[in-house]
Amino acid sequence: MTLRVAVIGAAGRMGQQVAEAVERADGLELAGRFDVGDDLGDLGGADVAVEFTVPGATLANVLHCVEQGVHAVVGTTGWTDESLGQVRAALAVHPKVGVLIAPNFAIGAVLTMRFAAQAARFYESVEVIELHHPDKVDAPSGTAIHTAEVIAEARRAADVSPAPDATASALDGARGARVDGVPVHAVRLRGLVAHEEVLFGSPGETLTIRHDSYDRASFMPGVLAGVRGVVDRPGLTVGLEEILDL
Ligand SMILES: NC(=O)C1=CN([C@@H]2O[C@H](COP(=O)(O)OP(=O)(O)OC[C@H]3O[C@@H](n4cnc5c(N)ncnc54)[C@H](OP(=O)(O)O)[C@@H]3O)[C@@H](O)[C@H]2O)C=CC1
Ligand SMILES: O=C(O)C1=N[C@H](C(=O)O)C[C@H](O)C1
Repeated sequence: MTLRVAVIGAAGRMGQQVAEAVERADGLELAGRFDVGDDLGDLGGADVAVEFTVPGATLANVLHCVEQGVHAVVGTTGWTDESLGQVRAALAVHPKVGVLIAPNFAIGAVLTMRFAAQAARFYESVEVIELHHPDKVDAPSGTAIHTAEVIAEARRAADVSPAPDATASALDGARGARVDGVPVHAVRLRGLVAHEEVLFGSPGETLTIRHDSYDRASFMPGVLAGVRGVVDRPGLTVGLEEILDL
């Protein structure tokens, strides 16, 4: 069966590549390209909508998809417990619809988060550095926030003490932002696409886990796996790892 796929945010950096990837993929057909100001309507009769827009627009777009009975694969950042709760409530009224929201569709980024969660309990210190192109509108990245959260959860579960830090005075921002107690630093640099380093330290050793997306092509296999997987997963799924069975 051919799946019809709409792209929301189709004029953007991710949306353009997703539309092309859908056109090239076996068993998928592009149902429509939608961008800012377009009426989403019935999403061109799509079975699945892929949504890569901006944090301020994504919730309304996803709720529209759910109300139309269209499954959604969402890469946009900015999700909170509250906005995820609104999606769950909408899905309760449309129980056959699936929504997949993933902070990162690159396999290496998903593995980085998994490996970081595994390593977290063994080290005293941990810091996360994310590095992106300077046109990115949010900081820190959704991936870095999720990475810090899974690390913090693993450290809590293992009763690890807060990381040592003797800093007595610092310029604003010098120690990064704290996400669930984990310092997260954001770099914006022309030439970069999307990169993340997770640094762990204990007496006498460090462990660095690094992932680099040099091209947005890195996200496409994950997005297509999400499109094919979401139709058989009613309800809300957060994270590509669920679809990849990791
Ligand atoms: N999960 C993942 O693997 C990845 C996630 N991302 C995330 O995806 C999002 C998009 O990234 P990127 O493609 O680089 O961003 P872009 O700014 O290049 O693209 C966003 C597009 O969405 C459009 N848009 C804005 N508002 C709406 C709306 N209400 N309805 C429809 N379209 C709208 C924008 O139009 P205009 O420019 O005119 O405002 C733009 O064309 C970001 O949140 C980013 O962090 C990015 C890469 C990978
Ligand atoms: O804006 C981007 O480019 C990216 N955004 C996502 C994020 O904020 O984590 C995913 C990836 O890092 C690329």
